[in-house]
Amino acid sequence: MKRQNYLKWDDYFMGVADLSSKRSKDDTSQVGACIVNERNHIVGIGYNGFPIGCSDDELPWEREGEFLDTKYAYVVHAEANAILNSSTDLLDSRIYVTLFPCNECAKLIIQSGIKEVVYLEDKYPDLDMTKASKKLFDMAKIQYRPLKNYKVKINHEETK
Ligand SMILES: O=c1[nH]c(=O)n([C@H]2C[C@H](O)[C@@H](COP(=O)(O)O)O2)cc1CO
Ligand SMILES: [Zn+2]
Repeated sequence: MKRQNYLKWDDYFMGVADLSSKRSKDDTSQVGACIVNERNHIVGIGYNGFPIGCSDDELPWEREGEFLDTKYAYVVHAEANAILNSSTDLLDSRIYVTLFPCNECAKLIIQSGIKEVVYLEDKYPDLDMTKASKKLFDMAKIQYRPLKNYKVKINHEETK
């Protein structure tokens, strides 16, 4: 008999995004992204981190203070890393992200040809960046939907 409780595609790919987020050194928001093509092949993975060659020991992970003393000046977003790490055309692919994309990532998502965004958490719905993302997605006819009942949850900190 066919096993009933197998991992569904959405949970599988969000699980990969979730796992990737655990690589993040950001103490506040660990974000993971996984891009999947129409054949359900993973074509890009990323998490939020500083650019290659830019040391975590020299750059700040602070949220507040002078712009140059905060992470916002330097961090590459998970979605941007996933897009940049991909080795193929992303036309008609979908992206699984643990956090709703900001407006800068929304621009990259649209321009790369991704057609659907599946997210776990919409942590900052009232911020202008999130409103701008939704406006761009709506205009560009990019579907976005929350993944409900995600149960995989990678708890690596509890298992150490
Ligand atoms: O779309 C996104 N993708 C992404 O990777 N991030 C990252 C950048 C930062 O390292 C962190 C956000 O930090 P904070 O929640 O402290 O503002 O999440 C943030 C967003 C939007 O919030
Ligand atoms: Zn972003």
